[in-house]
Amino acid sequence: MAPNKLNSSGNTSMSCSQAENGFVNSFSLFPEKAVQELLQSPIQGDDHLIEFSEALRTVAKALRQVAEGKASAQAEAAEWKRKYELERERNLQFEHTEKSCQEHQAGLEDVRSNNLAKQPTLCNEANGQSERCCSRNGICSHEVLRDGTPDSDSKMVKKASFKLSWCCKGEQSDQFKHDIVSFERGNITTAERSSKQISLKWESCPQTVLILTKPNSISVQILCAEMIRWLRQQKKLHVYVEPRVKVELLTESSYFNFVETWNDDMEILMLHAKVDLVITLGGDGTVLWAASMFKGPVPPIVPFSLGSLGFMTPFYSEHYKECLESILKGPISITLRHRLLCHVIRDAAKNEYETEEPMLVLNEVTIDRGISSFLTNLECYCDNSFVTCVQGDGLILSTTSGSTAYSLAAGGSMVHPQVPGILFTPICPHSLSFRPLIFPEHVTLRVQVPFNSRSPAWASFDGKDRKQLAPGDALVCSMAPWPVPTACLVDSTNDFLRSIHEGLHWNLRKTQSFDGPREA
Ligand SMILES: NC(=O)c1ccc[n+]([C@@H]2O[C@H](COP(=O)([O-])OP(=O)(O)OC[C@H]3O[C@@H](n4cnc5c(N)ncnc54)[C@H](O)[C@@H]3O)[C@@H](O)[C@H]2O)c1
Ligand SMILES: Nc1ncnc2c1ncn2[C@@H]1O[C@H](COP(=O)(O)OP(=O)(O)OP(=O)(O)O)[C@@H](O)[C@H]1O
Repeated sequence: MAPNKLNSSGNTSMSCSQAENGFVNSFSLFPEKAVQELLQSPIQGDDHLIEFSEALRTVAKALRQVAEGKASAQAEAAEWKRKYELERERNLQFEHTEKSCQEHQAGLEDVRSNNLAKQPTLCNEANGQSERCCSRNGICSHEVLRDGTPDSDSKMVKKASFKLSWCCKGEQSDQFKHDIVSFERGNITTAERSSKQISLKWESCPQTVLILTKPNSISVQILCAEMIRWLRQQKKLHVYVEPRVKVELLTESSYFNFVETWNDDMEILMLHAKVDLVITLGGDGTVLWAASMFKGPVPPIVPFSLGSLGFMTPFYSEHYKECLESILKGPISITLRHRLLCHVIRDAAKNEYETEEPMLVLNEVTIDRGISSFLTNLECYCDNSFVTCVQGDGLILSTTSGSTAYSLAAGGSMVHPQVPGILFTPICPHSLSFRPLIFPEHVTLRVQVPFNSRSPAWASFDGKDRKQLAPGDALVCSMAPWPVPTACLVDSTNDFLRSIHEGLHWNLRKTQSFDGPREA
């Protein structure tokens, strides 16, 4: 397994740590700083010296490559560790579920003949058959045993399944027909486009909704209570809210007893398996909050606008009944918003298992100077190729959804959210020639605080969770495998253009009058 392989190399390199060691602390016997000093010392025109300096250059390059290899290996190891922990957690959950199923089964043996219909086994309702399915082999996405609540009476609620299709000129093509490039008799043609409007069609009815709300807003609280009543009474849906919201609802009325919530972070990790749809009531910040709750797959999000700007919140709260009617019926046009997976790699870590939990961002990760008055000095690499050294206030690595947020304010281009790419936008670079870049989706970017940096840097994730990056630390960032599906009011393009017109007044200018000089 990769982590074991990496473990030995990681430990070896880390054991000979030296702070003053140019780029990386792995090879203290031949510090790069010394190599650099030698390179900088004047050469007297002697052939041997020139040859020697060439050799040193080669060694310096090799050292840099080793350092780069180590950072990406650490990122990979951290990812394996995360996957392992998720898997373990799932297995534990299933063991627990299976045990309760068996206990339940045993208890029900006696009454089986009297009341088979009420028997709470996990069943495959799609086939119209009752069938045990709590296997150890992995998560069964359509069947989830709900915890007993006063209202649910230990019934199972199937997670609604759906199908995604990529629409093309009024047609809908199956998601697996994805021939982007075809080759025929030595000719290369692009048969399909990679990003088309995506349509989500429910295969079974959604039954469970999670409502997330912006805190401290009376109008949001009122709408939330009204929406829950409607969802329950008219649509017979199960509703989850955050613990804070459940307390607010119960203060209002004991009617809301049926509303479900969770007790700890472990339960949040399993939410994606129970929830068919997430509704957000707030601004863009609430959509970011919703995305941050799902560390893996994310259910479709329906964002209602109750903020001031709302680039990602196309639905009007006044029309929530009509909107939700149509969403619950489907099909829904959705924007699959890519996220970035960010690993902080500490130079001081004893081994790769000490690497911190990865962070997922929907907008961007920012590496800035924090409260320091010094310029940040950030070495940037793309798939191990040197990109540049950022000297300025910092750097933003943004998704295309985030292109209209901080990156825009720092001079980055606005990019349609369905374009897969990573924006590389400097913040106030102290250079006349530093233009923002956009990288393709498949690259891994690494931002390293050099050992000779005058100050630490600070990373923040969608504007939250600031982490200090000391000299030698690095941030490794790549496209995450779990996008955020957000429902569109019309479609991805219409919603995007409307948000930049209405939100930013993009290119708003009085039209020049017809009345005036003409070209001869
Ligand atoms: N100078 C800046 O423009 C600046 C500075 C700091 C943070 N931000 C942005 O704020 C975001 C956090 O948002 P928040 O609501 O939690 O904080 P917040 O309450 O401080 O609001 C930040 C503003 O950014 C807007 N915004 C957020 N995501 C957007 C997007 N994808 N497209 C267009 N506008 C967007 C919000 O609507 C809000 O008006 C960060 O991810 C960052 O992009 C921007
Ligand atoms: N459920 C939540 N729990 C905790 N914090 C939240 C939650 N939803 C949103 N927030 C935080 O509240 C802040 C404001 O949220 P949001 O952007 O949605 O509202 P807003 O500021 O009124 O909208 P706008 O930015 O459009 O004016 C954000 O920082 C966001 O992270």
